Amino acid sequence: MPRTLEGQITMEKTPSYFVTKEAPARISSMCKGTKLIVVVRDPVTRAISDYTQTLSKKPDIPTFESLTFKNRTTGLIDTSWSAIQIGIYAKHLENWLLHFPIGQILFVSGERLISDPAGELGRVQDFLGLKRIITDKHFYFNKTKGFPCLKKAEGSSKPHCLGKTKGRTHPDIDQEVVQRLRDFYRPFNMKFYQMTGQDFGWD
Ligand SMILES: Nc1ncnc2c1ncn2[C@@H]1O[C@H](COP(=O)(O)OS(=O)(=O)O)[C@@H](OP(=O)(O)O)[C@H]1O
Repeated sequence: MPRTLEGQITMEKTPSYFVTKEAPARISSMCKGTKLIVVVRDPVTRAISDYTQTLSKKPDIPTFESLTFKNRTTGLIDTSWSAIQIGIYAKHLENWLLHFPIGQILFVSGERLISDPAGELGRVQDFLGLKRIITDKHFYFNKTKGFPCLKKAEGSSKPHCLGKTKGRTHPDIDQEVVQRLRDFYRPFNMKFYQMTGQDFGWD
């Protein structure tokens, strides 16, 4: 990490930290005051999004439905499949709480980041002790993209949406499989709501 001067904040983004066993101890030993921000979304949609991303790079992989189960007849879910495993947020969070107090972690709702980006970024700015500089007036809803975009990108006067790899169309998944996954995640989601004190409304 680069040196941080007075009045500066150093930020780093690596999605896999949240699910990496060694990460909390390593980050804590580097700087135990580090503030942590985790963006979470409905684990079922997250799993489908994850699969969609892999499919775009490897079009020959098996279907989502077949990868979901260890045994489709018994309905046993393959929790070793990373797309499924990553969404068990309560388990990953337990590992972080061994090294960080819960107040040092901000949980951002992936759903609200889309429906109310300024509101969610307001929470981020408060958490970081920053003035609320980014507000509603920085965003507009781009109908073609189907997502909020920035009215002006940094250092430019032009609007800016996230790239083609963000906001891909997901394949249709068998609704029975989706329901089975909803049932699977429910207890873990409830535990996660309890641990964070936030109801993300995924059920
Ligand atoms: N404003 C805006 N524009 C486009 N996309 C948005 C936006 N806000 C949130 N999202 C959601 O971000 C999802 C992609 O982010 P990831 O976390 O998968 O990115 S990363 O590759 O892990 O960095 C991406 O998931 P998919 O829809 O599955 O592609 C989006 O739903």
